[in-house]
Amino acid sequence: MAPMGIRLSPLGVAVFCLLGLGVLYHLYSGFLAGRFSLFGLGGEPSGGAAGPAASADGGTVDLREMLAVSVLAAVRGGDEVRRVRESNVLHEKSKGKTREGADDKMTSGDVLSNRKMFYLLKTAFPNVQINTEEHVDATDQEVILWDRKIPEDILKEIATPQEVPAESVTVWIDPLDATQEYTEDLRKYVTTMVCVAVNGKPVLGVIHKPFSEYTAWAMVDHGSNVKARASYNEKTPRIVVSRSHSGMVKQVALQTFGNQTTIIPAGGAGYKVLALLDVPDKSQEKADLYIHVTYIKKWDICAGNAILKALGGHMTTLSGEEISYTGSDGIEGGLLASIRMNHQALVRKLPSLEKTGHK
Ligand SMILES: Nc1ncnc2c1ncn2[C@@H]1O[C@H](COP(=O)(O)O)[C@@H](OP(=O)(O)O)[C@H]1O
Ligand SMILES: [Mg+2]
Repeated sequence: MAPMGIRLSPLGVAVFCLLGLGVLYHLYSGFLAGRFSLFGLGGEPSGGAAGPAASADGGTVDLREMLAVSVLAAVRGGDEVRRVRESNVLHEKSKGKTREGADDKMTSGDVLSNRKMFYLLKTAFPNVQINTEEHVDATDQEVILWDRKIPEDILKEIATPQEVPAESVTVWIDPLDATQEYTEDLRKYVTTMVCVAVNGKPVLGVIHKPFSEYTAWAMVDHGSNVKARASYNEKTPRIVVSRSHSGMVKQVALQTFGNQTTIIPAGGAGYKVLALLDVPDKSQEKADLYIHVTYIKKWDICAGNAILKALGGHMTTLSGEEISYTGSDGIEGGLLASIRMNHQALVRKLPSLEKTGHK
């Protein structure tokens, strides 16, 4: 008999205890899962900027190792891109419209490449901020381990580790650049890209072409596996421009450089940067300048910016401003990319975006 004359039924006590245990288990397992996702894989990935900013005690990361993992991620993502394209089952969807009203497309190639690339980088570098074009599904995590091998060509160019604070790093992933062209089966334009920025400055970039298995990489002040061509035509340049997000770019180019100028419409920001370089891939067209006038995102351009910078070239807005690879995803001021040319003189020649109706 319980005090106050209340009688406890043994069954009731058992049910009550079980309920209590259930509540405790639920709370505790949720807590553990939270700890795992925060410290094991660096936070709950969401669309766009996934993962937490590296904490103040995040230590340092070696940029040479980051380059090795970035190359591996671009290649592994590229394998997914190729596999999906060859299966002919793309599951093409629209994520919405661009500001200009074009479909912003996504396919299984984008999603599966993104998953590989994101988790490879996140598992190797849990304390760095990773921004990626596609949504990362936190319920579909994959722990992909890096074997810690740095490829010979990287070791040859970069002899020593390059440590920087983890909290100063922002990684930008484009798991499939030229998605529009991918859906049209225009394979040569497609690339996968990784970029690492330190304090907003692009310091290393990787552009991989999955269908020709060509990879370009470079680290500012340290080396590259790609170089500039011997000469460029500054007077009547061949200008590579967007074929699916062109805006007024042709008019701007012809007005600035004259009617003799050749315009090369092409897909993909990665492809267009490679058009300025000495790339052995036969499917790669060559150009002297890359101009873009509509809005564009940082994962589309950061890797190309880092590579051009490492080779002595420039990528800026049309008014010549450097682009900072932290914070917001987008660039409003258009793009001008050049190498072995007087970049500031080109900027002075170009009309402002206000005059082209893009601002
Ligand atoms: N106005 C715009 N708005 C949004 N994204 C744009 C854009 N212009 C270009 N881009 C993106 O920049 C990349 C290169 O564009 P383009 O091939 O037209 O030069 C493509 O990336 P994705 O294929 O990764 O989406 C494209 O979607
Ligand atoms: Mg892109």
